[in-house]
Amino acid sequence: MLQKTSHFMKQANLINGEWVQADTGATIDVINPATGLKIGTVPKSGAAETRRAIEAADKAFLTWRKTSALERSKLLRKLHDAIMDNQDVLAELLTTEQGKSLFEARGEVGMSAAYVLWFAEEGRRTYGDVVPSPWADRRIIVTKEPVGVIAAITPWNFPSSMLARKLGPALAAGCTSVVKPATQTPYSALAWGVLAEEVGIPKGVINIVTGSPGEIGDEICANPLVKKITFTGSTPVGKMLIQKSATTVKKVSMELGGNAPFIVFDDADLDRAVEGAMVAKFRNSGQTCVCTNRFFVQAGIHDKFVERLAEATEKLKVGSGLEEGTQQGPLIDEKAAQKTEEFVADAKAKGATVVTGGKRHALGGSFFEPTVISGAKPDMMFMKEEIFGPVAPVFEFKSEEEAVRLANDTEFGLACYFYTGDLGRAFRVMEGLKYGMVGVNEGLITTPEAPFGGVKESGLGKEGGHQGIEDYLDTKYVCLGGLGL
Ligand SMILES: NC(=O)C1=CN([C@@H]2O[C@H](COP(=O)(O)OP(=O)(O)OC[C@H]3O[C@@H](n4cnc5c(N)ncnc54)[C@H](OP(=O)(O)O)[C@@H]3O)[C@@H](O)[C@H]2O)C=CC1
Ligand SMILES: O=C(O)CCCC(=O)O
Repeated sequence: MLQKTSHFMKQANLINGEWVQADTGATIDVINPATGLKIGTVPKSGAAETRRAIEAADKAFLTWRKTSALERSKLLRKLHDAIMDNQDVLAELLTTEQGKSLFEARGEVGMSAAYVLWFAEEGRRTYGDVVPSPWADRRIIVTKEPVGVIAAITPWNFPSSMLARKLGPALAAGCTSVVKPATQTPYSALAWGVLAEEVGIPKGVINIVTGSPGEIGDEICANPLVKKITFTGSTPVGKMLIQKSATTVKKVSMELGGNAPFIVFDDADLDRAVEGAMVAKFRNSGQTCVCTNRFFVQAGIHDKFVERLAEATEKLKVGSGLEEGTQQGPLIDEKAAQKTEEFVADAKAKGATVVTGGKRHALGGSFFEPTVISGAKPDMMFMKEEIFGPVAPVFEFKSEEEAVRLANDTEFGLACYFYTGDLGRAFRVMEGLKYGMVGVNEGLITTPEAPFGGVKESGLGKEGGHQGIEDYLDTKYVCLGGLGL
């Protein structure tokens, strides 16, 4: 395993083009969640290393911002090709540190490359405006400029594609970067450093620092050289970063928690709804911010849906992500497995029925049985809290109005899904749901071409689509006078 991936498996920070250890020499172990065994270490860095990385990015910005959009686009295209040329090895590395199946890891690496390609193209279209002037002797010109140094803090559930959604637009726009990957999955991000070097992205444009999240985060928030923070992770940490970065008034993009509803109306195509439910719930063993947290199923189709969902769930193959054919890997760690147990225990204590699964998997460790629960009620934990595990709670509802009300009864507003065969209902419900993304008769909606992001406490800003590059640009208004105008 290490043999095959060692070229990409860097166990060091990348600062100003040098692979370096923490100043103290301290390291953190990285564990394979499927085996509990150590894969390697990464530096336990703090404020000083982060400051140097920020300064390197700031220096590199002076020249990187002057490269043409076309030059940057060509480099990003090369990066895309390098990612795809190494898709299998990068997927293996991702699975080893994260746990997801190789099938999903290959998909994530492919998605990372797709984001890079998308932004390679979008970077060439960051148009400004020439605005009709109210003055005969002056002209109004509006330009777009890179914001400067950006800091990207990424989570463990998508260690590669979350970085792609941030570095793709940042680099395309002409920004330079400091990356702080999740401590549990640092190697996919560090591999980006290797790939970037190989394709010729200049030193200092991408800097990567691993270590103490509090110290690194505090330096990022306090340092005035950092102009923007882009974060994917939990809502509490996102809120804290917003507060702390207010002292230096930074731009922020926040992709935070979700509590996705999945509504199935009586008039839905049942086969399609079950197929969509499986992907919307069990992708990455339920550890996706857009994973269904609550199924709401109308009374007339409820029992049939539960039966079919349970049948499909029982067929899922649980195992090490590295074994071909595995569909469900382990949860990221013991804490995640305990939290999942808590959701099930809470539901059982409040009268729900475990239709299938409901406990740790016989494989041990953090493996959890894919679970379906019926008789879910609003007083149960999963009504309000993100499960982030393979548990599908099913609520029964009677009317369209009740379904929309229950679906919206959360402070989150990331993704939601609903299934219906009625066009009028499709519009009514789509308009009634307070979410940033809606899947109508679709359970998998992520793609680089579309703006991914939430409303309410699920976040700020969009990643992907033509909107995804805007947050990395400042708008400048130029009023041009004199010159014989
Ligand atoms: N929206 C999403 O996609 C995600 C949602 N979550 C939700 O959050 C729950 C907890 O997951 P968890 O991994 O703890 O999420 P966190 O929000 O703690 O982690 C996300 C990233 O933030 C970093 N971080 C943590 N604390 C700080 C800080 N003080 N300053 C700067 N950066 C910080 C983490 O670093 P480090 O790894 O070093 O702690 C990691 O890189 C999950 O169960 C899930 O419900 C989690 C991940 C992604
Ligand atoms: O969980 C996340 O934070 C992002 C999900 C990305 C995807 O849908 O592929």
